[in-house]
Amino acid sequence: MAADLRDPVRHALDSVLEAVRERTDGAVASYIPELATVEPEQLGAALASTHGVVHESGDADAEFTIQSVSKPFVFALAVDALGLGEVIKHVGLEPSGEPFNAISLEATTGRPLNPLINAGAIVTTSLMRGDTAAEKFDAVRAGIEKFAGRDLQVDEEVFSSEASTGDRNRALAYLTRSAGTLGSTADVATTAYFRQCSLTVNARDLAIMAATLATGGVNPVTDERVVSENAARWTTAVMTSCGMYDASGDWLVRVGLPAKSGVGGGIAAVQPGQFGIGTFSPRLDERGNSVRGVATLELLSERHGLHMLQHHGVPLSPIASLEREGADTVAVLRGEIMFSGAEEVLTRLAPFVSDEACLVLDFTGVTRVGDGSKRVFAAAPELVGRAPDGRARVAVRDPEGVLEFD
Ligand SMILES: NC(=O)CC[C@H](N)C(=O)O
Repeated sequence: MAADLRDPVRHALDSVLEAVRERTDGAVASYIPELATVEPEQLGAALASTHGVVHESGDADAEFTIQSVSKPFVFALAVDALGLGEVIKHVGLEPSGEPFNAISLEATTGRPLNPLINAGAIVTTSLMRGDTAAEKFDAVRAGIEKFAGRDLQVDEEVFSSEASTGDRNRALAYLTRSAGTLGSTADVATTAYFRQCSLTVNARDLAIMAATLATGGVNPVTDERVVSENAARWTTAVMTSCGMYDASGDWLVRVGLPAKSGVGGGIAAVQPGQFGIGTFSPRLDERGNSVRGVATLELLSERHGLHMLQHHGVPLSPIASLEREGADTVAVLRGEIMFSGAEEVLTRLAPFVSDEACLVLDFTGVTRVGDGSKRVFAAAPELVGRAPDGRARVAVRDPEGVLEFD
């Protein structure tokens, strides 16, 4: 068989899984009795790129219940449908520093502190479209299926097990209901929430779901837009501050990938603009995060420099060359120009602006200009005005329209 260039990525995943396989500490969740019956040795990981290729390793196809990994995706659906302003009337955006099932309600407003602890997730689910639990769950399921790019089933055993032992979650629902932040009755919200947590997925699904956030809301495998770019960014931000519960601060320093864990053993992690990773291994640490999943992401991040705040060095200058065209100076620009690139172009070229000649900004070789930078460039010719003889001091050459807004 011909060598496959995709193998090095799979090899990186294989090698990390081999390294973390020796971790046999932790225990499968048992507070939901049905979860205690899973095979604890399972271990899988998948990485989905923002161009839609999925690399898998180990038990990447093994199914498990999504549990709390569903929470950020339902938050994304809620803010996409209702807007951030409406959703935050019901649930806050502050890390709680407390366990997932804590009674963390803001003293003054009664809002749960954030949408990724149970109280906040139950409220978020209650805001979904529909009146009944079935309608709300249908909206949740349809949305999560778009994130995963395939149909998903409910594990009915886990659902019944969770529903019959879910009194703490019911208590959270009643508390938020009495505080006026729940969007439905307690029963509707918890029934929809228990079904949401019982949806079955695999590590591959979680990778694609996370990659959908990484691309700004478009599923890179199906090419379908699932949520708006704003909704994807807000969600990734909440995952950064609250995704790993009371381990979120430690996680941000060590791993540096916005992520969400679930007591089914799954973790979904996002590297904005680059990829999503899904991991699965059922044994959990005392905070309810998969032991080997955490170890996998830690090692991957460390070996391959995946921390979102990793310093990649100062980017290549966007000014490729300066050329003369008669009396005029043409600045040949290149690559992707984000805010700091725009700042560099305008600052370094400022001395070339004069009454005698025109400074031409040539965007022909530029592949992309960030929206924020477009505004900076668009203002330039007008800000510098015209020379006394009426000639433009600065002109823009943009045959591909990279400065246009979508
Ligand atoms: N951390 C989790 O995955 C918790 C989800 C679980 N369904 C619960 O509500 O208890």
